[in-house]
Amino acid sequence: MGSVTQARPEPPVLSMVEQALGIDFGPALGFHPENLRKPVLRIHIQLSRCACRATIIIFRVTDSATELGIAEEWLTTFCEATYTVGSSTPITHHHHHLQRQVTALSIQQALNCLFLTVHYAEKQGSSSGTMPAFEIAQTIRTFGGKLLKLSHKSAELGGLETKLNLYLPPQAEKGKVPVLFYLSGLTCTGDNCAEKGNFINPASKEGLALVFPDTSPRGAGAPNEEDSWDFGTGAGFYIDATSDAYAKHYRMYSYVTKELPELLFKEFGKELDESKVGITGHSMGGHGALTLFLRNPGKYKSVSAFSPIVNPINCQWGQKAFSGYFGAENKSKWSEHDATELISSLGDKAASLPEILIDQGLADNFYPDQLLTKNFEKAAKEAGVKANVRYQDGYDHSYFFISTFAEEHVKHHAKYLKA
Ligand SMILES: N[C@@H](CCC(=O)N[C@@H](CS)C(=O)NCC(=O)O)C(=O)O
Repeated sequence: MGSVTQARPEPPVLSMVEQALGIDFGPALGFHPENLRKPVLRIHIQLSRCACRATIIIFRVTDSATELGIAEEWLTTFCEATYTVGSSTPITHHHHHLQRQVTALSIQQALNCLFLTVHYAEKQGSSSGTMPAFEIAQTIRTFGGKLLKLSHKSAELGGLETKLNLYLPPQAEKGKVPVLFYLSGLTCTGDNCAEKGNFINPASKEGLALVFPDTSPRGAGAPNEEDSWDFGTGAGFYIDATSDAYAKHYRMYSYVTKELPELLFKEFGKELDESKVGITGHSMGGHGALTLFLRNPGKYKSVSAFSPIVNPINCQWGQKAFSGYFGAENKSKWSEHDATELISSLGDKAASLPEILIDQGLADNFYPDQLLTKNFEKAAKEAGVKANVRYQDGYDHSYFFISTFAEEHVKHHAKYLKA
């Protein structure tokens, strides 16, 4: 891009930056040839999330070819995510689908670093003058796609900040892909399954995006929320609390079914297909997946669960949670969030549901008293719902179990979501 002056050495990475950004750095912008004498540069790019400024930092180091490789990888990710490769100035910056136009470039030298600051503003006529819905703390290249570590303030969770992970498979670079929500269990965050659930590899092959939300609001300051691991923080149970002390923040049901998908489909409208959504989860998250699916016929095109709490009104975990969030006496509300109760009251809708896939380890300590899998299996059979409940010999409640069968679950969802 642009003219290259003879006086300036031309390290390959620098030309890549120029090409990607559509800038000719040239001496005019303050790059002095003596600053760039080393043929290998390590490039480190940071985008600050404030509305009007992105900073690109170029480090000059005496480095090896390996480092150059890292730089190139980094740069590729960055360009794909944010810039139109090969465009000429003014640079159009695609960041979270907000189109912005570069208004100024400035450069400073400090020690052996060159700081290139790109100032940009909302493009005129841009669809959104508002801030992006999500902060992106990290974009991690994995299995050919990207894992985005997102956070945002949630209205449903009483204005608290909440974090989540979003995996975009490579196919999302070319068009919309189906989306699978994974709800995690007690004590978890959106990280557990993203890191060790073994969902990303098969989702990358099948072309499914994955959403890993948190399991509860954090920092609500509600009574007893930090006292035990099966209630409060990390134990939101995917309900909207009605008890006074929890009603403001403990609204994971509305957060997962409404607020979060609305924000995601708006912000990632080019990548995510709103009409093809599936849901799965583990333990408390398996309860979440089944109840959200059964309470919203047609919303989720596919469903599965790992060791789900299928009948919370009849186990200690569920009774403790529902007493706190709904009140001990509010039993009709309890039943509205119990998969076994819900499946029994489906009526005509039962026959048209997709098959429900459930895996349950037989060496799972929680299976006999808390999970009550057989209750759901029996109710599903009586209701005429197709449920494939598989009992896995020797498997426990952990992510070793989940990761073993993750690929089969992803394929189960892909069958419906890509039909
Ligand atoms: N902390 C509990 C166990 C809680 C537990 O097993 N949580 C499951 C979900 S119900 C989990 O996925 N834990 C996080 C992990 O294994 O990464 C205990 O000490 O017994």
